[in-house]
Amino acid sequence: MTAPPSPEHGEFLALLTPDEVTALCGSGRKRRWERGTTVMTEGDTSDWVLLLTSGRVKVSSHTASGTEVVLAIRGPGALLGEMSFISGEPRSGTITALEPIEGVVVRDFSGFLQAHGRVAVLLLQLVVGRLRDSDRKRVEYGAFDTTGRVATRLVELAERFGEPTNGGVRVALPLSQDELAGWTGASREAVSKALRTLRDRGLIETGRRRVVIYDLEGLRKRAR
Ligand SMILES: Nc1ncnc2c1ncn2[C@@H]1O[C@@H]2COP(=O)(O)O[C@H]2[C@H]1O
Repeated sequence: MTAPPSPEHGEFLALLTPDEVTALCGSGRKRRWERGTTVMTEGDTSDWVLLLTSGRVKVSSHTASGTEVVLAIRGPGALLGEMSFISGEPRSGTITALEPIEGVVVRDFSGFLQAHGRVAVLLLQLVVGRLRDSDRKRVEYGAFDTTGRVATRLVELAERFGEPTNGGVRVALPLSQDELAGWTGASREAVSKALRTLRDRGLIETGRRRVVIYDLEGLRKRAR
């Protein structure tokens, strides 16, 4: 059995009662993946779900020409693989460990849901939340310039994974600039220019795989 992890705010696990967490963790098997390994592959026909208990993953999809588009970064407490479980369709994206991760693989999620009907409703909420998120992103793509979109992604990372530091919020960035570009829906060059603009305004400082946000409110304003 797995010790209950501390979920990221807003993630699936945070919505469960302690009894539900115990039952869910008890119904699966704990597994570890090393950094860079593939956890689920786009197009695969498996339907197990993974409750991520530690570490962060990248969800991405590949275009026909092979370009990677990052769809999301998920952290502790996330439920992954629920889309194929619900629809029976192939995996909608590839999940890659951005750092060493641990999770509980649940093969009989349906059995768990039958015994815990309330969680099925939570699952619906989760999927609706995802729909809202993609609507928001569509509006964002139409209305924001690249700097605004990069600012939005940085605010999201800061709110979910940021740690307070001297006068700012530090985010250990698990993404390369190419991946950040794929997540932003812009070219690497455009993202680099946007980061420079935000740096020149004193809103952020960037380093190797890290960003320090000095003015989160200012960044939020730029993101709007
Ligand atoms: N836009 C997204 N945001 C967050 N998670 C996603 C997104 N798209 C796919 N996923 C997750 O990635 C998983 C890939 O396999 P599934 O399609 O079974 O279930 C998917 C979701 O758990």
